[in-house]
Amino acid sequence: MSATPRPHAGGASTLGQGVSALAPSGDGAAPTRTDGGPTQRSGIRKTPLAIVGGAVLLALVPQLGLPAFYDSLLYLMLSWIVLATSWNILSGYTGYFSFGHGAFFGAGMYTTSTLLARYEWPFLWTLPMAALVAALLGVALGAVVFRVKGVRGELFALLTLAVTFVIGTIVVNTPLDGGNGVSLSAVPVPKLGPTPSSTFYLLALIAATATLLIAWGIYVSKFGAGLFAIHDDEDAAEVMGVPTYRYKLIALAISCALAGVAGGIQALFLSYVTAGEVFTITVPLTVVLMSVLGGTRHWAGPALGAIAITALLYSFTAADHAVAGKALIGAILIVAILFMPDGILLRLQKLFGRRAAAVTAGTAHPPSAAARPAAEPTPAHAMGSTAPAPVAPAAVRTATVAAGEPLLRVRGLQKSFKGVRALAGVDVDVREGEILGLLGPNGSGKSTFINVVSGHYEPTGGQIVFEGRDLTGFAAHRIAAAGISRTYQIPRPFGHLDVLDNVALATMFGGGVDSVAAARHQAMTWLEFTGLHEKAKALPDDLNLHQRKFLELARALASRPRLVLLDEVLCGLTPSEIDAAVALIRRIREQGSTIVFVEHVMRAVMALTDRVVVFNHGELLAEGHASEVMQRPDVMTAYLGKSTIEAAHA
Ligand SMILES: Nc1ncnc2c1ncn2[C@@H]1O[C@H](COP(=O)(O)OP(=O)(O)OP(=O)(O)O)[C@@H](O)[C@H]1O
Repeated sequence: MSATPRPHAGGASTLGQGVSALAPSGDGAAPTRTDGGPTQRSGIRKTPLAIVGGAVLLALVPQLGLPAFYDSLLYLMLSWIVLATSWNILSGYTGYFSFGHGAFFGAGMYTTSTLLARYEWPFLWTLPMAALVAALLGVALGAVVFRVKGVRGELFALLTLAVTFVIGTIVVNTPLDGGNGVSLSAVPVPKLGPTPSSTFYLLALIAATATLLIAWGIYVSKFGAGLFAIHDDEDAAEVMGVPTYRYKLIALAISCALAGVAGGIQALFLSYVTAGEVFTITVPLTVVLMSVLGGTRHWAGPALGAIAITALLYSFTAADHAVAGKALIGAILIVAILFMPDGILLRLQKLFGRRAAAVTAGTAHPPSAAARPAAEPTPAHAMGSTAPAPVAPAAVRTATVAAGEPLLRVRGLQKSFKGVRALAGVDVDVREGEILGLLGPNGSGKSTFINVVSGHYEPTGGQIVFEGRDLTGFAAHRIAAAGISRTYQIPRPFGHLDVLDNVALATMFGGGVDSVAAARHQAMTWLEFTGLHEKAKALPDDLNLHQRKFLELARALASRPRLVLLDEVLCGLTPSEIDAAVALIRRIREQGSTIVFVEHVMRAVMALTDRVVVFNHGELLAEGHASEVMQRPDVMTAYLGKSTIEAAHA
C-alpha cells in the first residue's frame, strides 16, 4: 500500500508497508502478561480479567488529549497485535506456517472498501462481513489443502503465498479494484472517540482485546490441546482421537476472520486501498517475525513480539538515520532469535523461575499424591517395584458385544503399498477379555494390521467390525472414539508436551473428558498406574526408552479403550524392564481391556497370551495356543527360513 493514511492519521505509516513502515510509540501497553503457564490455576481466572482490565485502561488514552500522531501509532501497534495473534492461532498452535495472511487481511480490506464505496453500508456493519469473507476464503483453501497429506512446512507456506498472489491478481483485474484502487475518502468515520484517529485507535483496541481473549480461550481449552498435538505429531494426534481436519479448518477460519476484521478497519484508516500493497509477502513475513520473536507456543507471545518490533522500529527508524536504524533492528532480531529460539516470553518465564510453558493448556496440574483425598487410588511405586499393584483410575468402558460375537471381527483385510501387498486378506477374531498375540517374521504385516485397524492407514479391501459396528474406512479419530487405542512400535510422544499433558490429551480425546483440569487429574492416575508419576512434568526427550514405552502405554490406556493394540512394546527393553512391562500388561488386562499384542520376545508371548495368530507374507498362517502353534513346522519355517530348518534336520 503506497497510499498515505487519511489526514487524521497524523503521518503514521500503514500496516501494509510492513515492518519498515511501522513507527509506533513504545507505549507497550497491550496485554503482555502471561498466565504463568498452565500450572497456575489462579492465573487462569485472572488472565481474561487482566486482558479486559488492561483494555479498559487503554480505552482512556484518547481522553489524555495526545496529538493524533500517538493515537495512530498505537492503532498500528494494536493492529499488528491482531494480525500476529490471529496468525498464531493457526500457525503457531498447529505448526502450519502460513504465508497467506496478506490474502486474508486483503480480503477484509476489499470487502469493507467494496461495501463502503459501492453499496454505502455503514462502516461498522462491514466488519462482520470482512470477517466472514476472509474466513470463507480460508475455509475454501483449507478444505482442499488440509486433505492433502504431506502439505505442511515449506509446502504449506509456499502454497498459501501463491494463493495470496493469485487473489491479488484477481482483485487487480476485476472491478473490485480495477487497477486504480478504491478511494474511501468520502466515507465518514464513525464517532467512537473524540477524534477520527482516536476512533481508529479504539476500534483496534476492541479488535486486539477480542483477539487476545480468543487466543487465550483456545490456548486453555481442549480445542487448543488438540491444536498443539497436531503441531507435534498430526498422525499420532488423529489416532488418539483428535479430529485433526476439522480442528485445522476451525483454527484457520478463526485466524482468517480476525485478520479480515483488521483489514476492514485498515481500509477505512487508509482511506485509499490498492491491491499491490496488500497481497504481498510483507504482511505475512512481519507477523511471522513478530510471533517467532514473542513466542509461538503461547497465546501472548505474538502480541509481545508485535509490541517489541513496532517499538524498535519507532525508536530506531523514526529519526534521520532510518537505514542504519533498520540494519540495527535486523541485528537485534537476529541476536534475539538466536539466543531465544522459543521466543521472548518463554525466556522471561524461565528467568522468573517459572516452568517453561511448553504445554498446551492453562489449567492446573492435579494435586500431588500427598495432597490428594484418601479415597483416590494410591500411587504406584517406580516401574518394576514390588509394591502392591496400583489401581487403574477409571473402570474400562464396558463392551457392548453380543454373546458369542468376537469383540473385533476382521474379514479379508487387505493393504497394499504401491505393489507391496502388506496384508493379503486376513481374517482375525479378537475375543473380549483375551490377550491375542500377533506373531510373524519381519515384514509379515503385523504392524500394518495394527495401522489399518487403528485407522492410521485406510484398508485396500476387507472389513473391520468392532462391537458389531462396521468401522471399515473410518478416520482414525473416529476409531479411537469407538474404543480402540494403540501404541507405536517406535514411541511417538508429543515432544513439546510434558508427560502429564501427553496422557491428558488421550484422556480428553479418546476418553471423552472435556475439562482440561479433569483430564490432567485422570492422567495423573494413569501415570501412577504405569509408574511414571514422578516424571509427570518431564518432557518426553528426558525419558529413557523404557519410560517412553510406558508413556505410550499410559496414553493408550487413558482413552479407556475396550481394545488396546500394542505394537512391540517390549522391543529394545532389558530383561528386567521386560518383566516390569509384562506385569503391567497383565494389570491392564485385569482392569478389563482386551489386548492385541505384537511381539517378538517369545517368553513374554508365552507368559501373556491366551491365543496367538501368526502372519506370513501378509496372510494368516496359523492360529491357536502359543505353545502349540510355535511347534508347527510351517511356523518354524516361516520364522527361521526353510534352509535353516533343513540344515538343523540334516
Ligand atoms: N508405509 C509403507 N510403505 C510401503 N511399504 C510398507 C509400508 N508399511 C509397511 N510396508 C511394507 O509392508 C510389509 C509389511 O510390513 P509391516 O511393517 O507390517 O511388517 P511387520 O510384520 O510389522 O514387520 P516387523 O516385525 O519388522 O515390524 C513390508 O514389506 C513393508 O516393507
